[in-house]
Amino acid sequence: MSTAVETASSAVIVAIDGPSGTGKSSTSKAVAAKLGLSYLDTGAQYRAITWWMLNNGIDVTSPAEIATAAAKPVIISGTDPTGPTITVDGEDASGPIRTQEVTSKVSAVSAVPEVRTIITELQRSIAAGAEGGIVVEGRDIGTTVLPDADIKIFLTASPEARAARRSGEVKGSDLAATREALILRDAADSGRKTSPLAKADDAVEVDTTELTLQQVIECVVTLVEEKRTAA
Ligand SMILES: Nc1ncnc2c1ncn2[C@@H]1O[C@H](COP(=O)(O)OP(=O)(O)O)[C@@H](O)[C@H]1O
Ligand SMILES: Nc1ccn([C@H]2C[C@H](O)[C@@H](COP(=O)(O)OP(=O)(O)O)O2)c(=O)n1
Repeated sequence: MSTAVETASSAVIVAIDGPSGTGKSSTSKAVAAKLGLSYLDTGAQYRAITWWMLNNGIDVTSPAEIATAAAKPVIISGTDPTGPTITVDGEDASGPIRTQEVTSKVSAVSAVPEVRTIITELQRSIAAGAEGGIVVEGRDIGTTVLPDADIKIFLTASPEARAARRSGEVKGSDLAATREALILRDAADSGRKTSPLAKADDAVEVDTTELTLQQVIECVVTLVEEKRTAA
């Protein structure tokens, strides 16, 4: 599997990785919109394939069943940062991929190597087709999907801050339970054999615990602009 992604020479590729609740999606969308770049949420693709498996009677505790079915769903991601979309077999999946059921199963499905191979190829082809450049966010973008990205950012934040942000999104959610679920998902994503959640050696780490979202966006925009000027 080739890892080289060829884009137009002026096209910048930005990889943003990190655990849940560090601000990847919010930051990536805002940075892409500000700089006129495309945007890809790779977590949404893993959620979409998980949703399809659950809807199609696949036993998601069986890596063999998941592997056999992995190539069946057709996942299409729209990359406009002001209105990203995702469909599975032509059906809008943007709502259902955010349910608690999908969230609790996505780490198991995304750990299966056959799933990663298919989704990684899809991500590389989207990045290669983004003529004006792209911000791609996920867990293994800087390490595996786009190791030649022009800029790699790894966002972190304390589990407390991440849990508070996540439970702030859902009315009446339990902070302690959110924190526990988040820590379990981090462990599964970091501990899997195939392209685990990890910081690339050449990524810039930004701890967002004490930063506002606006400060994180400005920090990343500055890093991208510095890189573009230097190129
Ligand atoms: N630096 C920050 N300070 C406060 N809230 C933030 C910050 N970054 C993101 N958020 C909020 O935290 C929640 C999770 O952010 P999100 O971008 O979805 O994270 P991720 O994609 O890493 O899971 C969102 O509601 C977002 O608005
Ligand atoms: N590049 C990626 C992106 C996400 N995943 C997996 C692991 C994550 O727990 C799930 C869901 O990712 P998503 O970014 O939607 O999760 P959060 O927004 O942080 O809750 O997908 C992955 O394995 N590789």
